[in-house]
Amino acid sequence: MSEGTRVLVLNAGSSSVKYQLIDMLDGARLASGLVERIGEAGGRLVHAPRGGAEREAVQAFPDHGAALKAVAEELAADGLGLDSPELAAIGHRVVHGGLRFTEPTVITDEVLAEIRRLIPVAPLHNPANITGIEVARALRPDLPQVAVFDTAFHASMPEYAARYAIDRAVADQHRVRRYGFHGTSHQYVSRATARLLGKDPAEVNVIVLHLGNGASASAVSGGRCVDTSMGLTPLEGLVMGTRSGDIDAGVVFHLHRVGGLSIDAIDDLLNRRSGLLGLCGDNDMREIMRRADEGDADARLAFDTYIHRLRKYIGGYYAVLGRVDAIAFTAGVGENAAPVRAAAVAGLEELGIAVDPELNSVRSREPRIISPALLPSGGSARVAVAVVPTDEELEIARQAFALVHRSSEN
Ligand SMILES: Nc1ncnc2c1ncn2[C@@H]1O[C@H](COP(=O)(O)OP(=O)(O)O)[C@@H](O)[C@H]1O
Ligand SMILES: CC(=O)OP(=O)(O)O
Ligand SMILES: [Mg+2]
Repeated sequence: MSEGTRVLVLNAGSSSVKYQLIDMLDGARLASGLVERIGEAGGRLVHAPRGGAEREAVQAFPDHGAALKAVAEELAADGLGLDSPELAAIGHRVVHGGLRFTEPTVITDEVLAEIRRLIPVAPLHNPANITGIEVARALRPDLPQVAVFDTAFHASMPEYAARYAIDRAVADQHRVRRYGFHGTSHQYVSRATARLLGKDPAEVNVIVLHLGNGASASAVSGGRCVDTSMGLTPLEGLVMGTRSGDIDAGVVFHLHRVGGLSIDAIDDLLNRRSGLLGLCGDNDMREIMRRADEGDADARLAFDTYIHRLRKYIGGYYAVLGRVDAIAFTAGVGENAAPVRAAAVAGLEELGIAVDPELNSVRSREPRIISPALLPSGGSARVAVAVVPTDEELEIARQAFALVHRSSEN
């Protein structure tokens, strides 16, 4: 058992790797960074050591293996290499944990094989997570590698929220049910929101809107997830950067039988060429808002479709929870796009929901409330609307560190 107090967290996405090295004694970020556009011609690595100047390398990273080797070299250059005895564990974000993994788990060959078996239900994510694990294990075979699953937090959903209304025997045979994703973020943000309100997570009902490249909503009651918008795969629910979100399954039959598209072509269409990208040719919300402001009709439609879906989930989860104490916006779009937040709750004063335009326009990395104390009508704003930056890496580090310590005590 290592005496180390540091955890390296790897969050490997489909074309990027985010990482942080955290000292668990005081939560200090010793280094953090990002490799993006892996597999493309113009890749980029940004590495930020604590207290030092940010370093950038613009070069091609042919695959995740090459990206992770470059990350290891950057860390070593700061004297924070993977060979450090101070490392206690490497924590990995793993997107799909299926039915089996509902807790942080030390990765063995057998665990890795199960994560591999789940690739068909997380085709954009689990392969990248697996590469991250393999590279890290090769570099430090002696160190505990811990998987923290996106699906875990949602395992508490009641059966009626997790079920699809299809033949039960078929569903059970193929483990077809709603798993939900971004759980580490929903868990972290729902707790941080309770703290922001000065309350115990056990007392509050929160709607969390995680709006990044992938996007999902969750209804959290007393610290437990009771519903979430993603399903068997990270395709269901909100309109995303390149994913359609909710769609009539009949569309798949129609495109296959009448449109002549293969199942693989439809998979590619709905996962990689739909969502905002499919509607207007851009998947970056900054670009879409800029184009819409200039009067571009396609960008406006993409924005409006995105907002309409978001509003349906806010209304739906209001009904699911019965009483809502807070709505928390998080991830790239949720933390940064004030117009998205304003449009998502516009006209909901009857439900006790509003944002204050001035508070909404403040730019900050701190969790903050953006609803007014009083509604324009004079009634009370019963629901706090908040911006709560997510920190999946810190949450993964905490869970990984807690697990290796528990294991060492037994
Ligand atoms: N200032 C901003 N305004 C609007 N959207 C932004 C801004 N900054 C980032 N985003 C959006 O955030 C998205 C990425 O969010 P992020 O949570 O980092 O995603 P992921 O973790 O899925 O890669 C980008 O696609 C971009 O559209
Ligand atoms: C599960 C998921 O959609 O993750 P991301 O937002 O990182 O693509
Ligand atoms: Mg993310």
